[in-house]
Amino acid sequence: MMHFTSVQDVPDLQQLVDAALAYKADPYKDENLGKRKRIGMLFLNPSMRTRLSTQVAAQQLGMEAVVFNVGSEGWALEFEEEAIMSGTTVEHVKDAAPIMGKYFDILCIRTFPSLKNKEDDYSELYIRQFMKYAGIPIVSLESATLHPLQSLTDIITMQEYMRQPSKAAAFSGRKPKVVLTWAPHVKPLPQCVANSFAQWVNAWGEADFVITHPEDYELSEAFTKGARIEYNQEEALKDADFVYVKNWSTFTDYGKIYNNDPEWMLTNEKLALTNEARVMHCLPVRRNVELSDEILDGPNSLVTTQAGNRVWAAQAVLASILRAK
Ligand SMILES: NCCC[C@H](NC(=O)CCC(=O)O)C(=O)O
Ligand SMILES: NC(=O)OP(=O)(O)O
Repeated sequence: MMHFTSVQDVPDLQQLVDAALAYKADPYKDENLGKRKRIGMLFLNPSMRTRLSTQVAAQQLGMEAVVFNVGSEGWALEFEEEAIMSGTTVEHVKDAAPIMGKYFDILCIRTFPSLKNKEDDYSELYIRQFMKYAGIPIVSLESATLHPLQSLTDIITMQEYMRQPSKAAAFSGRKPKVVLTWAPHVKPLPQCVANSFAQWVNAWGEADFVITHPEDYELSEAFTKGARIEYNQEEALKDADFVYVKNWSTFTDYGKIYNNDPEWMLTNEKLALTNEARVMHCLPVRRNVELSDEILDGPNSLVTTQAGNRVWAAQAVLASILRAK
């Protein structure tokens, strides 16, 4: 694998999932693969899980990780071609990225969308410019429209759950029902986790996949095509095996909050409609707004296992890039 910015960069999804689970079983089996290699991790926005799990993954491959909070500590970067830089940006990505390409073997970037201009966000300008100018493999740590390390983890977590000896019979010969449900939030949030989850579940191809959200919260069909859209949350939840909870702001009329109905928050009463579904969320989560305490602290929550699996996803991705270099 050359870069990791979406599922389209992955030559074999199942192989990547299996590689991640093999690292979970034996974390140090490739401890010299990344010896004397270095990853740079650029953060234009905050992160806890992605930052720490990717650092741990790099260390387990023998790599050194250098973290740079470029958003708060670096020179303000310009991304537009032919910009006249008389405003607040100090350094062009076409000057900065090739230098990072000299310092590092792999460059990882977190960059959220503005949620102001759909065309700019959905063109993935920041990631594209780093790919164009750094000259080394680029890994998305969540970009304007996608969060592939999260989605890989999500597929790993569902497959791991289904493969448990006590569960295998229940899932044999049928596809799990996977429901992505919109949840309320106080702020307009990116669509990336939801876009990316939809893209990866569709690419996996092994789920009966339903997306439920209020009307006017449609995501881009570029990612959701293949899923069934159901506006009635309770109908969608029926017999679900996995429920993935996430808020996103509106896509069509971009970056707005149209609905904040607390009725959309998942509760034990709604969970009773499912097939004892496991509940997933990428975290961070606003308790009792997006997801209730009773779900997060209850036996059906997979969120800690899911966040723990971020390490193995990152390790499989970094190893695949190291092997291709
Ligand atoms: N990296 C995981 C999620 C990041 C982001 N959440 C947030 O910004 C939450 C902010 C808040 O709750 O105020 C999102 O939804 O895409
Ligand atoms: N889920 C996730 O990406 O978490 P962080 O934003 O803390 O990295």
